[in-house]
Amino acid sequence: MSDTIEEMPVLYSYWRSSCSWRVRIALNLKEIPYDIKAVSLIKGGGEQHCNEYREVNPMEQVPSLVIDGHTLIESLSIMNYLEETRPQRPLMPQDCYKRAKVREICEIISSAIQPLQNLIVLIYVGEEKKKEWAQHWIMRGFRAVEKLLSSCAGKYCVGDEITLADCCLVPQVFNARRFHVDLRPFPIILRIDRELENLPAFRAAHPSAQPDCPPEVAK
Ligand SMILES: O=C(O)/C=C\C(=O)CC(=O)CC(=O)O
Repeated sequence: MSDTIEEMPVLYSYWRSSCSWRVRIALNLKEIPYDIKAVSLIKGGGEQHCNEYREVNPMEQVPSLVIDGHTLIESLSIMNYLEETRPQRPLMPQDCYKRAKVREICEIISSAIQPLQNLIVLIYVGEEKKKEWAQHWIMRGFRAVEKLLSSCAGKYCVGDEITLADCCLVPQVFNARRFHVDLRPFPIILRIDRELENLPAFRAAHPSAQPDCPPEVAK
């Protein structure tokens, strides 16, 4: 019997956080079992700001992943760690140009779109302006993503294999709908979202399937 006890990875996650969701998809695709520790971004002004969680994640955000005896933060960095340490079910193409395309899409979503709809940003922008603000930045980013997809998409974002770009796309489409963005100008994004949404790894990662999803939303 082995004397090393493999600890189950722990994902600090919030059901509706698109960044937590990306990592949940990647973990599911790679069939890595994990426990979830829910961090409510709203309860009591946000559990992510408490002293205990700040020790886990100095950015006071989700997700964080405890794995292999390490604590990792920042969703793309976490997904890259998973890709490098768990080669099963690769989420990056072999081809360097295709890898660049995957990174472009991930980066547009993770740095030019999503951070602008983070709760802290929306609170700063204010209740009155937040919907228009979110729509503006999502549409700006989606115009670029749609253009890239017109030359690199196959069945999925880059070719016919699921990549990290797909892990980023699906939660961002959900957020776009949440902010009532008109998605008709983005037919390729919509088609790929439809391809992906019913795959088991994506379904299991969906906010409505999370342990901390409010029952009235989970249905
Ligand atoms: O309203 C809430 O329930 C609080 C926070 C979130 O959903 C998270 C975000 O809106 C940002 C994001 O992950 O894209």
